[in-house]
Amino acid sequence: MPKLGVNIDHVATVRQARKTVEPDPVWAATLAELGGADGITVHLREDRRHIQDRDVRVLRETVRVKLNLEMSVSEEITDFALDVMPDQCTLVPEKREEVTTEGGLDLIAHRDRVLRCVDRLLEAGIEVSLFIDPNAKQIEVADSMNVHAVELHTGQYAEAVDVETQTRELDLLFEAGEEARTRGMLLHMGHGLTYLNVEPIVEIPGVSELNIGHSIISRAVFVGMERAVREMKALLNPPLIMANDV
Ligand SMILES: CC(=O)[C@@H](O)[C@H](O)COP(=O)(O)O
Ligand SMILES: NCC(=O)COP(=O)(O)O
Repeated sequence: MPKLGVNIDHVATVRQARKTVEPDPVWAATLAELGGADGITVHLREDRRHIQDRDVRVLRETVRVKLNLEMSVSEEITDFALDVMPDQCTLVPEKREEVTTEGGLDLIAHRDRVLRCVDRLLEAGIEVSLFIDPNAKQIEVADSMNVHAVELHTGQYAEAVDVETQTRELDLLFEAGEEARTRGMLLHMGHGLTYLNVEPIVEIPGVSELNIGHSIISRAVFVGMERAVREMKALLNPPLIMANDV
């Protein structure tokens, strides 16, 4: 059974919409752990649109399960990671204007830059995972970098608009998963996974970690809505205290 890394970025997205202190992703991490999360994932973007440096530092002190920092191959963020020392760093591509991560890291085009970053993290004793598309050539380059894991980008599978495309994308994930496993790398997957599309992914042999964020945070908003409204109503209409109650 794969482990579940819960990505809490979008708790911070709501907080940053008002630049206030709530909701705090640190609380979200604690509750996710109580719910059985095997890991907490955060993506410290270069533009700091959601997760902030403070969040990662506090999470390093409070998270008891695996702390996975998703990060771009930037020197500034690598320095930060080496200072905070998460259990795992997952290197991802990043574009300022994108709404969310649009594809895997191209290890062929950016080999030297990625390798410099990987080497610094490995030397410090941090586990390294590379977020890549399900492609044998990318996996071969990842293997040559001695990383612990690859995280296969499931976005194309998740966004497929018809069954044919979805089946083709799933086949690619099965094939790439086999390639990574036979090379001895840990197999992680993530992006765009939901309550409706995750089950076929769990069937992929050897998949050891799934990172899921947006769908879990979206559901959490609704499963908590009724109680949140009831609690506010209770403040607006406090129960009457009868004379003989006191
Ligand atoms: C690497 C990956 O697939 C993502 O989870 C990524 O961290 C998404 O970034 P946002 O949280 O900004 O959408
Ligand atoms: N690496 C994938 C991840 O952390 C979560 O992605 P998503 O579920 O928010 O799309």
